[in-house]
Amino acid sequence: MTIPFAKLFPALVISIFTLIGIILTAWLAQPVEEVSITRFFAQAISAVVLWVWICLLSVVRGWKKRNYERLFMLGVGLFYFSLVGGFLSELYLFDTYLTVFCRDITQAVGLALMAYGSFHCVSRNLAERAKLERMASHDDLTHILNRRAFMISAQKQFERAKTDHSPYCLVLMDVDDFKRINDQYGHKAGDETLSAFANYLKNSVRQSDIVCRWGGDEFVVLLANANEQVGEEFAKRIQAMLKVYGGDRGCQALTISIGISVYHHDDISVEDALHRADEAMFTVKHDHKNAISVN
Ligand SMILES: Nc1nc2c(ncn2[C@@H]2O[C@H](COP(=O)(O)OP(=O)(O)OP(=O)(O)O)[C@@H](O)[C@H]2O)c(=O)[nH]1
Repeated sequence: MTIPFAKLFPALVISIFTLIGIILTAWLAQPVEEVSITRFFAQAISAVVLWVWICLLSVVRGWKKRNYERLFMLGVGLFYFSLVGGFLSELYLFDTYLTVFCRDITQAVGLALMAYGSFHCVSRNLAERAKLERMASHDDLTHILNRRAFMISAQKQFERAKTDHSPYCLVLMDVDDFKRINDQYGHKAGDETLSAFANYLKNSVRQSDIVCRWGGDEFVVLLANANEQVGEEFAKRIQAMLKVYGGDRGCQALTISIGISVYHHDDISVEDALHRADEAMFTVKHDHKNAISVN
């Protein structure tokens, strides 16, 4: 990850001027007043440069949308202002009330704004990151796992099955003549059918199973700890549900072809099991569709 120079610049300015202040303080080793003046100038100059830089960024980049960053920077600015106020009060230039306002109140408000701004920046970044991760692993339309994420989870399950000698089933499903649904009822109705089907699949499996939209009108489910019988029962349930769903919407002939492969100890990776499920489905599609085949 590269951090743009613009983001580092304010921190750089603060560090450089603070460092200059510290060096001058140590080098001069003058009475308190002169030491304070040196530090005051170092801090004041850095605060001014920092503020000019923030204003420039606000104008040039239109920071209007990034309010939390602005609040954080405002907090930094106030904090610096409080330091300057502190030095001025050390020089007895301020009376008590002015000191309280310029040093203590601005420091408290500055720290509060920094805490509030940084908290929101971090939570917003975390939320955005979670959203991006979800978008990368889930299908836009149906909100179930996409092919890439499925392969990662399924491969883990495959390796677990290899060590535990526990069976699993891969159920590959393809809605029959889905093009007709789109042509007859419109693409929107087609989308709704796919979403409803995915939703039903999600609600018909256990937590340990993995449901994925393989692409288009094709779906795959990995049933963990399931033998051939469990796989077939699941497939029959899905077929029955789709028939009812189609009937309810007046498209009687909504059917599905299903290919099942059961875990085999000769499989080297999950792709082997998928390949067998695909072969099984190919047989069904080229036979009479609306059936289940196990490979
Ligand atoms: N509405 C909608 N349609 C889609 C989507 N993705 C793919 N399709 C359509 O789904 C259809 C899939 O076609 P195929 O699976 O090749 O063929 P089919 O009509 O289902 O016929 P068979 O598979 O041979 O039974 C195509 O017409 C695609 O346009 C989608 O996200 N929404």
